[in-house]
Parts: sequence; structure tokens; C-alpha cells
Amino acid sequence: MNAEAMTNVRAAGLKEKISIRNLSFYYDQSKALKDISLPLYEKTVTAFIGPSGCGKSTLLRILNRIYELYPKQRAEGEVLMDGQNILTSKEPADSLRSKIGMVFQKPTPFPMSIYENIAFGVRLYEKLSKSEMDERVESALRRAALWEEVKDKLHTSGQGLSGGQQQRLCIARSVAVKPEVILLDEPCSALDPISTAKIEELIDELKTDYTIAIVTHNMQQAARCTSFAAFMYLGELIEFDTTEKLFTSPSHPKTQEYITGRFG
Ligand SMILES: Nc1ncnc2c1ncn2[C@@H]1O[C@H](COP(=O)(O)OP(=O)(O)OP(=O)(O)O)[C@@H](O)[C@H]1O
Repeated sequence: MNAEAMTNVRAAGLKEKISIRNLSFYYDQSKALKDISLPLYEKTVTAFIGPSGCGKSTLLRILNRIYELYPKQRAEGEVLMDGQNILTSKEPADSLRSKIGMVFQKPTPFPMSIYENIAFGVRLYEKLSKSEMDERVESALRRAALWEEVKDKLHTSGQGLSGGQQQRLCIARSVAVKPEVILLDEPCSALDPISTAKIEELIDELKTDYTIAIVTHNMQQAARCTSFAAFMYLGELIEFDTTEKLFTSPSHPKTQEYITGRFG
């Protein structure tokens, strides 16, 4: 990041919620991420962009330790959340995942009712009374801008919703467990433009409470709804800066080529 951007970060009083330091990642012998260091600022949206295969999804999967389910995958370096290295901490994975929620490219509602899609995750972490649970489900659906559309059919299947509604249900599901960080891996790539616009509005709304990282192939989307952006290429972080700087006057020629559509 250049000096001017750094001054702006300081002036805005932004705190590093997550600090990624010298992070490398291996799929067996193959090195998919090479010595990545960057911050995710608190209550801010950061975009991860770059051509297919550059390691964006791999990076998100490290942040909530999904990779540890696979014996041949290994991370080196540090991912500090509020100063604690989540890669080596003894914190159980499910507790970590309640703090760092993830929404995937393809909407993945569970095969159960809209209500249960949300209540199911909450029950893993908290014991709530029926009325408290009703409130939690409603507030999560409101937060995900879905309440008005589903309030009269909460006990019908979540899989009966449209793709865009399903994705908002998945966002509601992750919001319901009161996370601190939300990771969005191409959340709009399977959606039509109207649903995409709704999710973008929602991201803008959610950043008042959550630290958000979003992987996207859509440059306009990154420009519209993020404050910081990281450009990755072949497993390396080429450039990290404010989204405005990265899109208007990138420092690296590769970033320039990518954002102007000359490759990728
Ligand atoms: N399960 C896996 N086993 C081995 N290599 C993998 C695995 N998953 C990903 N990779 C490799 O790791 C590298 C980074 O992949 P990743 O999916 O993180 O890229 P990406 O930037 O998210 O791509 P896309 O934009 O296409 O989703 C690629 O070279 C990919 O082939």
C-alpha cells in the first residue's frame, strides 16, 4: 500500500481484524499460496480478485480452517485474528467457524425448512427458548433482507426458494450465529442481476457490523462494494491497496492488465 493510502487508513482509525502474515499453502507437494501478507480491516469489505486458479478460494478456506479436514493440505505462516494465530490456536474448528462464517458460490441451503436452516446452526452454539429462537430467526432474515419475502412460509423448504433468495438465506444462516467475520466466495456468480444487486446492497449494510472478505470475478462489483482490494496472480499477492487506488492507478503492470481485461 502506498504512503497516502496508509495515511488514510490511519486517519480512518481502521483496526486490523485479521492479519495474514507470510502465509503459504500446500496441496500435497504443490504450493498454491506463496508468502501472502495482508490485513483485513475491521468492519470493512475487502475484495480478492485475480484470474482463475490464482488462489483466492484457497485463501478464504484457510481463514476458517476448512482445509484441516484434508490430511494432505497444509498452511505455513500466521493468520492472526485479534492478535491470536487461528492456525495454531487450540480453539475447536466449530467455535472458530461460528466467528468466521462462509458463504459459497453455489447457494447451499440445507434440505429443511427456511426456519430450520437458520435455527439448526444456532442450536450448535447456543441454547435458546422457542421465543428467543423465533426472534433470532426473524432478525437474521431481516438482516439478510429476506424477511418480507419469506415470513409467511417459514416452515416450507429452503430449497424451494429462488437462487437469489437461497443465497440470502445462506447469508442469514451465517449472520444468525453472530459471527465477527463473513467470507463470501463469489456469492453472486450463480445469480441474476436483480438478485446480485440485492446481495450487493446487503453487503454494504452488513459491513456496519462485520468484517467482510469477498472473492469476485466481477470488477464492477468489487469497485461498487469494497473499500480494499487484493490482486492475486499464480498464488502470489501482487498488490493490495484501497479499491479506488487499485482500480484507478494500480502500481503493478499485471494488476493494470487484469483490471483492463487484457487477461484472465
Ligand atoms: N483440492 C485441490 N487439490 C490440489 N490442488 C488444488 C485443489 N484446489 C485448488 N487447487 C489448486 O490451487 C490453486 C488455487 O486454486 P483456487 O481454487 O484457490 O483458485 P481461485 O483463484 O479461487 O480460482 P477460481 O477463480 O477459478 O475459483 C490452483 O492451481 C488449483 O488448481
